[in-house]
Amino acid sequence: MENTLQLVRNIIPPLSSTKHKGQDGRIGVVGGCQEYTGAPYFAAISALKVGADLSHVFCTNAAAPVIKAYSPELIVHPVLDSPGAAHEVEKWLPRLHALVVGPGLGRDDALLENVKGILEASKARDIPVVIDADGLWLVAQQPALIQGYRKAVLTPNHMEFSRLYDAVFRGPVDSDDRHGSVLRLSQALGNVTVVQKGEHDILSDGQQVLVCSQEGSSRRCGGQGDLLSGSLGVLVHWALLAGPEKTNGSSPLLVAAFGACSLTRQCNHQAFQKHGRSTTTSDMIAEVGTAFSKLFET
Ligand SMILES: NC(=O)C1=CN([C@@H]2O[C@H](COP(=O)(O)OP(=O)(O)OC[C@H]3O[C@@H](n4cnc5c(N)ncnc54)[C@H](OP(=O)(O)O)[C@@H]3O)[C@@H](O)[C@H]2O)[C@@H](O)CC1
Ligand SMILES: Nc1ncnc2c1ncn2[C@@H]1O[C@H](COP(=O)(O)OP(=O)(O)OP(=O)(O)O)[C@@H](O)[C@H]1O
Ligand SMILES: [Mg+2]
Repeated sequence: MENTLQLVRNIIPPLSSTKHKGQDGRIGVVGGCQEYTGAPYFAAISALKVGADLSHVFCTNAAAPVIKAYSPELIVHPVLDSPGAAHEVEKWLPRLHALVVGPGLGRDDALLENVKGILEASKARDIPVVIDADGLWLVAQQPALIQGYRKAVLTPNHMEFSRLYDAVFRGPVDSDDRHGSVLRLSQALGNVTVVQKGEHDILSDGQQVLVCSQEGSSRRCGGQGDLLSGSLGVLVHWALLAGPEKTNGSSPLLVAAFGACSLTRQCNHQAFQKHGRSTTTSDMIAEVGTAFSKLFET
């Protein structure tokens, strides 16, 4: 654990008075619909709190005023349910360093079709993508969408992992072999990075398997996975900038994922110390700054 945390420390860009706004990360979150506005907010604000300079949300028309009202710090585009959605997002892609696809997206077929176009445009531009929540629902329907795209990281929870595994292998997960299952899924998808969240997080790029057991808590409020995927959007960008020299030969994306898992669990731990059973994801987001310093700046 400690060795991998050191690799995470190596990819963090120094704060410097010579940098301009945007250099430490411009992240886009694709998600947010009528039902779910919290999830894209949690992901986008977490990206900012970890250290990105700008955080965009691409959501449906109905979700946009709600998300804007949560925070003046987010840039919100009400485009996801418009006929030219993929084109609208594509216009922004040259200015974005990473996309987080799925938090609060929902499962409406027309929206998912638009997101398919966004994923294809992102791959064509070589933009790293973190795929979570309903983005994983889409990938389970069409694994070819990310097959072999090495700048993709998938962050399934227990259910999402089973669904993906079943879609790829046409059979259930062997629950006695979590390491092997994560490794095999990554390999079968052409070495995309897979992060299976749970009591311990299991991470693989199809070559290495890492386990993150950073102490969290027993509190399982909704939204913790959104904090993880938003944080990972920034860390993925930083890791790719730093390159494998800084990660001692390990995959930069795997190191980034380990960083996001450790950070999320540490936020959960700290928030639980203060709030106990009433801990919510907003309490965890309030801990991002101190958790980050404790893990990565000591
Ligand atoms: N505030 C907001 O706006 C938030 C919005 N969110 C958004 O909601 C959307 C749907 O996401 P999701 O995670 O609810 O969908 P999915 O994974 O299909 O789970 C459905 C069912 O699976 C089960 N289950 C889950 N974990 C399990 C486990 N470890 N072990 C065993 N079973 C487990 C459990 O079933 P049950 O216990 O009811 O049988 C659960 O009810 C998505 O857009 C997401 O971003 C969230 O981000 C939260 C904050
Ligand atoms: N049993 C557990 N013990 C400790 N930590 C856990 C446990 N289950 C999940 N976590 C941690 O909680 C975080 C979110 O994982 P979870 O499985 O709840 O994601 P999720 O279902 O996608 O969340 P969300 O509600 O945001 O959709 C991860 O950092 C994971 O390490
Ligand atoms: Mg989730």
